[in-house]
Amino acid sequence: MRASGTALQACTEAHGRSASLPHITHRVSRLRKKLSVPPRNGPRCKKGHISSDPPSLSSPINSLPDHFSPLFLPQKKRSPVSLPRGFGGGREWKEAREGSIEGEGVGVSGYGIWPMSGEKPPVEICKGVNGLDKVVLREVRGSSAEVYLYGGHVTSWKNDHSEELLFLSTKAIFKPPKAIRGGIPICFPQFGSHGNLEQHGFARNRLWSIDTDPPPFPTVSSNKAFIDLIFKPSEDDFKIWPHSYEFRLRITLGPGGDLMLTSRIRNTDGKPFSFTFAYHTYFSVSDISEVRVEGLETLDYLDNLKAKERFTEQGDAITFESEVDKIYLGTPSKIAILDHEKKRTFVLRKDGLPDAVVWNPWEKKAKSMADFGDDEYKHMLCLPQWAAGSSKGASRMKIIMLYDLQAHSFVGCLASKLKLSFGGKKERRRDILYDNIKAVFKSKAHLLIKSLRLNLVRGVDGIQIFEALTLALLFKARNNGRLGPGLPVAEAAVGGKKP
Ligand SMILES: O=P(O)(O)OC[C@H]1O[C@H](O)[C@H](O)[C@@H](O)[C@@H]1O
Repeated sequence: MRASGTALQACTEAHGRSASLPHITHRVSRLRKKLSVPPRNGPRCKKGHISSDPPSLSSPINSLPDHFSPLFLPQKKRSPVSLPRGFGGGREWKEAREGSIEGEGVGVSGYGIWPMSGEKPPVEICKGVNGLDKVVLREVRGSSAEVYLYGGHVTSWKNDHSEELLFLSTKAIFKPPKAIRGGIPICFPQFGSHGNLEQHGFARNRLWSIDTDPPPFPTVSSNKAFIDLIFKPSEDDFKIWPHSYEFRLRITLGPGGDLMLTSRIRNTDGKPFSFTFAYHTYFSVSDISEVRVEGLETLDYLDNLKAKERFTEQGDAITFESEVDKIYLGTPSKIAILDHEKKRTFVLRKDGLPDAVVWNPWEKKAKSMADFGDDEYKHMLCLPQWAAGSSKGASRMKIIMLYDLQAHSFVGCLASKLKLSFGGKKERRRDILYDNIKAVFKSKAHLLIKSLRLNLVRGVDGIQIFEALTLALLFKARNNGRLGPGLPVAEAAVGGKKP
């Protein structure tokens, strides 16, 4: 809840004035409304549905904003029918499913008990592109995900405004043996070229099945939309890679619209083997040059574009202006992708996946890829999380991805657009503006300008008007080492007049 607290605080302290309690309460409730967060106290807990299944990771997600919390899922009337393992969406779904399995077209549709009022079912099996089987997961608030059995591949993840959060190429080829370009390919038993197998292994271009009898999970997912998939190697696969195993993948859409993938690999003949694995996640971004990645700064990386030479990352956060293909080593369990343009932040939490790749092919390579549009590199960022594992028994790798429409990261971030006018020479104007804004931030001690862009927008009476786009991050206050509250970029600074 800390991140949300920071955002609320940032908002309540906006415009640099102290606020009275009723004033703050009013603004907090306005912000809560905007974020679709039910009001605090009383009815919230009573009306809400308390999940018995809080996501469990080595680092708990208790610092997530309120609106990710499963506490606020509206209560639905449930029918006491049990659901076979392997399907999520609530117990009542079994009856709906059994009542309506079809041979062709929509394989499973909500009928019978679910839906109650024309609602679509939380788990639906249907046909996708080229007649390939796909599973659609839906959450009551409107978020959804789509998973192809071909590759066990998540191809779509939408928030409750139906905005797509994953990148999928318009030229993606949905035809074996080509892997689908975009979404979340599963790379196994080899990631990249770290071995003798084909690039990224073969699991991404094999047909997976629905696992109707998965071994129990440590946590129960009965209240979420989820699907269990399984991949077992064929005899031909065994010839390429002579190891016996079962690869199980659970894909869960949480009540807050968060997407969670859990992979479990079980050695089935006891002979140990090693593998590499990745969730090769393609995120959809508005404009790659406006995107920053936080959490990887100062880490060591191997540069795939320089024969895997080892370097140390410099600077505050990762930004993009050319092709990048780096393997970051020993990454933290939490990485954030800030999409400044869309005012959207992805937060990625992972477990059992120590390393992360950052890949964007940029213009030249994009043109050389048959299943990738020439300009599509501008709208995607690939951030595979990967691990090298050995399987004497079982391995488990998990990611949770969250999105936040407010432009704040786990550190906290403020973005602002100002229009300011200045006389004088062009370069000097830029300098003055920058210095002035910087001074305002510096004086607040806990704010740091992360980027500043100036665009000439129009001239009035010979005075040039600049639009200043600023992005500031909160950072640890010097005096006590704690996160400081946010302050506005403010009608900021400089005494420039707003047009
Ligand atoms: O074209 P693919 O086999 O799907 O690989 C796409 C990309 O995946 C990874 O991120 C690698 O680091 C890149 O070197 C590679 O180009």
